[in-house]
Amino acid sequence: MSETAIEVSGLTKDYGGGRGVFGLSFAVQPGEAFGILGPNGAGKTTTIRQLMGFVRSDSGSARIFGQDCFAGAARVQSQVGYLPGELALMDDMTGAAFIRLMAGLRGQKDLSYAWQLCQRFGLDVSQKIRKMSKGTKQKVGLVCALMHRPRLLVLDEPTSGLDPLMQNQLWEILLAEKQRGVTILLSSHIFEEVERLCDRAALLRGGRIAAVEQLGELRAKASRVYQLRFAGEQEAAAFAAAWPDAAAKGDWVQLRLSQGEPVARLLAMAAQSGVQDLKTRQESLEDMFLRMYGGRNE
Ligand SMILES: Nc1ncnc2c1ncn2[C@@H]1O[C@H](COP(=O)(O)OP(=O)(O)OP(=O)(O)O)[C@@H](O)[C@H]1O
Repeated sequence: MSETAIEVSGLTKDYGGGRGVFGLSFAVQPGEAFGILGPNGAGKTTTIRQLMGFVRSDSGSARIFGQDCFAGAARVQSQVGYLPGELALMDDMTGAAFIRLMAGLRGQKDLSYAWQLCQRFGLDVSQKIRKMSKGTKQKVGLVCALMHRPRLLVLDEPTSGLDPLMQNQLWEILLAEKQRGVTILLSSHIFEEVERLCDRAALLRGGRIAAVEQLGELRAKASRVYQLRFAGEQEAAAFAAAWPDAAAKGDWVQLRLSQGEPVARLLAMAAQSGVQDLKTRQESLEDMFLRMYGGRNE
């Protein structure tokens, strides 16, 4: 069996006052795409910085391809394509000079793929970094993370600053990398983007892992959400009181039917109560995480 790509065990970095990350454990297998989800301040960047060997953990361990992330930081960094959450680029350089510098540091001579990536991102590399927008700098960071075709990508909020068109471009590139067998770990606070790429995701909250879920399995368990509009607030409240776990808001009622629960009874009862409008949608991944593991800021 091939070695585990990332292995984190009891990882703790305590910044005091409840800030940091505490007792994190998870493993990412080769070829897997793993998401770290969580609101601002949940500890995503702190986790990733320990994986890259920039921050020394207080306790626990982190290994990448069997190598300790702190003791073997140089070796780990040489094997990983890393996009930091906060990019520190050389302001006086052009994009092209910076990309050449980063390639040189890795001993990478063939830059043809780097220039291809620049084209795909519509990146003007002749511009000085100082004059670049946040999104354009992000593209430089992404090219640097991807250009040597590493077997592991560690990306901290990769779509940050990118417009929707460029976000799509990035997802296409990442999906292709995944298909080539590249292992991907990415952090995000946006559920939809994690869902698009990742096989599994950890939900981080207050520096702790609240859940690790197989996204395919979770998706298969998704309920349907129904929203029904009644003639007035009173009618809505009466309907909500009669249906288990339904919530009324104004003249609307919202409820959920699990898979396999018959819709006929709901429709019959709604018709009897004079329903005026009906909307329905599949429960999103975010809805499911929040339903199962509580609100965003708990
Ligand atoms: N060097 C540091 N010194 C003190 N506290 C820190 C340090 N780095 C991070 N923290 C604190 O640790 C907590 C986790 O921060 P972290 O940046 O890892 O969160 P995040 O999930 O990446 O959030 P965001 O989405 O806002 O980037 C926060 O409360 C933050 O203020």
